[in-house]
Amino acid sequence: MTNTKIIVAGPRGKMGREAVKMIHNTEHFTLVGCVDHKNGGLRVKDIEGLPDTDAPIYQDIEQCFKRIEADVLVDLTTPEFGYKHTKLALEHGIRPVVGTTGFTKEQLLELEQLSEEKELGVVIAPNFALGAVLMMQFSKWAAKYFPDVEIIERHHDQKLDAPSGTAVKTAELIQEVREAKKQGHEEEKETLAGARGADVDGMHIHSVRLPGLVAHQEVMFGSSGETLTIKHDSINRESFMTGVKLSVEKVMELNAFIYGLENLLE
Ligand SMILES: NC(=O)C1=CN([C@@H]2O[C@H](COP(=O)(O)OP(=O)(O)OC[C@H]3O[C@@H](n4cnc5c(N)ncnc54)[C@H](O)[C@@H]3O)[C@@H](O)[C@H]2O)C=CC1
Ligand SMILES: O=C(O)C1=N[C@H](C(=O)O)C[C@H](O)C1
Repeated sequence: MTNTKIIVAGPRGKMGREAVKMIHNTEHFTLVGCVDHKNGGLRVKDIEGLPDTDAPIYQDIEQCFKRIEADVLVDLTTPEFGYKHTKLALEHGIRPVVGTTGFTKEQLLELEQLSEEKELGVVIAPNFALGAVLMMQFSKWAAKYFPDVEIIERHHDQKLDAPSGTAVKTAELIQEVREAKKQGHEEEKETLAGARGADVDGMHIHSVRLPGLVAHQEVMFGSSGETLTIKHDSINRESFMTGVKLSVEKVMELNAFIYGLENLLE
């Protein structure tokens, strides 16, 4: 396999650290640089807990892209910066693999248009864990037969976006097979605002944030005399690395915009 040169944005984060380790341990990947909003001028090996590599750290992403020759940007930052980084990567001819969640529909559309214009592959995956991708696909299938559905996602309390990218993607997949339908009683009223969660075409999403959690989702279906629950748990962040690795490999063969890891699986 040819070697892929990778820049990671957000190397000190919970996901960024795992990604840097995975890249360091993958023979056909080379970490050529990192983008951090601190520690500019240092090397990756200078940061406690990161692998022993000389890859330089830049605070200014444009400087990084100008000075370092790279094939792929892996972005694991925040919704605000992830969007800016993805756009800049495309403008510099670098293929983005984005795990960062919380982008708006308009931002996704804009990135899709830029990817087409530049004829460069982009992978944006709300969830890189294979089990989570299956949970979303099984939920889409189930929604054909069980249109009454509630999504309950649970995450650690440091998460910035709610609902999670996975919950949004799950709702979008279900919308493809389920007609808009108000659930619950016709005259249902919230006596405390937010009690029924977010409303997507009448299906509800509930977001739980607690210390001790990693990333979990249940999609619960109800019908006459039965319920069906499809559940996925990421118990650590290694769970996401198979998907990050696959996305980096695949994005090098792509000239298209991919939203969701399911589109890369056979
Ligand atoms: N697609 C997937 O499978 C997964 C996606 N995520 C998403 O990935 C993102 C990161 O998640 P975590 O690692 O848990 O968050 P985190 O808060 O631990 O890490 C984010 C990192 O980004 C850095 N950062 C912030 N602004 C920056 C900038 N301007 N330039 C460079 N670095 C910057 C922060 O210093 C921090 O180290 C979130 O959007 C989260 O929702 C998280 C887990 C799995
Ligand atoms: O912030 C997280 O942790 C996660 N974010 C992604 C999301 O918003 O769905 C993926 C996973 O749930 C972990």
